[in-house]
Amino acid sequence: MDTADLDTPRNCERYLNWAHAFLVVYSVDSRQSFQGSSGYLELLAWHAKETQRSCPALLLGNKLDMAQYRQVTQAEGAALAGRFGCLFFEVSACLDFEHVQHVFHEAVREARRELEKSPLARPLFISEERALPPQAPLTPRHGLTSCAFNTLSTASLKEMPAVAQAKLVTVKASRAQSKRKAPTLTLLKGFKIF
Ligand SMILES: Nc1nc2c(ncn2[C@@H]2O[C@H](COP(=O)(O)OP(=O)(O)OP(=O)(O)O)[C@@H](O)[C@H]2O)c(=O)[nH]1
Repeated sequence: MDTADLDTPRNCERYLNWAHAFLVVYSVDSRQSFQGSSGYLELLAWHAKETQRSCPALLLGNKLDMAQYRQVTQAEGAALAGRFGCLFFEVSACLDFEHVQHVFHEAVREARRELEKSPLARPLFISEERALPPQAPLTPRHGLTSCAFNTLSTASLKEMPAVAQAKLVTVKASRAQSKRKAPTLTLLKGFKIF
């Protein structure tokens, strides 16, 4: 999240409930920003405990190109990250795009790992039509599952596959429609349905 905040978290509720991962960034040349980042990590830990929903956080020391003006050592950054169990990187947003890109990929991987731990939170895709077996009602955690069930009740729902396995599938909206040879809807398997 880009909170556009000063060094303390304020009005973060919507980000906390919406995001799947957090990048907490300080500047290696600013101790004040480092202290602020610790406040954000504490807030994330508190929120995870309150909601029983843990989201990965990554701690980033930015402005590595300003290392000659360093106020925060790499060891301090690593120690803070270790306290909160998050990954830690030092980067330079202005000089090293590839490293920043790597960090974002790590954030996505972490978020996916976290989602895989809680199957009900996984995005769903729709496969061929099939009667749904009787099952206990799902408790949607972010509205996604309820949306899919309400709008396409006869379709069979599966967990989203890994991106590498993504392929095209055909979706028919209902049995009646398929008998009438109504136009079918083609979706990219793995597409997240909101
Ligand atoms: N030297 C250097 N400067 C950077 C780097 N990344 C950002 N800056 C500078 O730091 C300042 C703040 O950058 P922002 O991206 O606006 O940081 P922010 O924390 O999102 O700031 P707000 O938008 O006010 O919340 C800008 O002047 C950037 O040019 C970096 O890697 N190296």
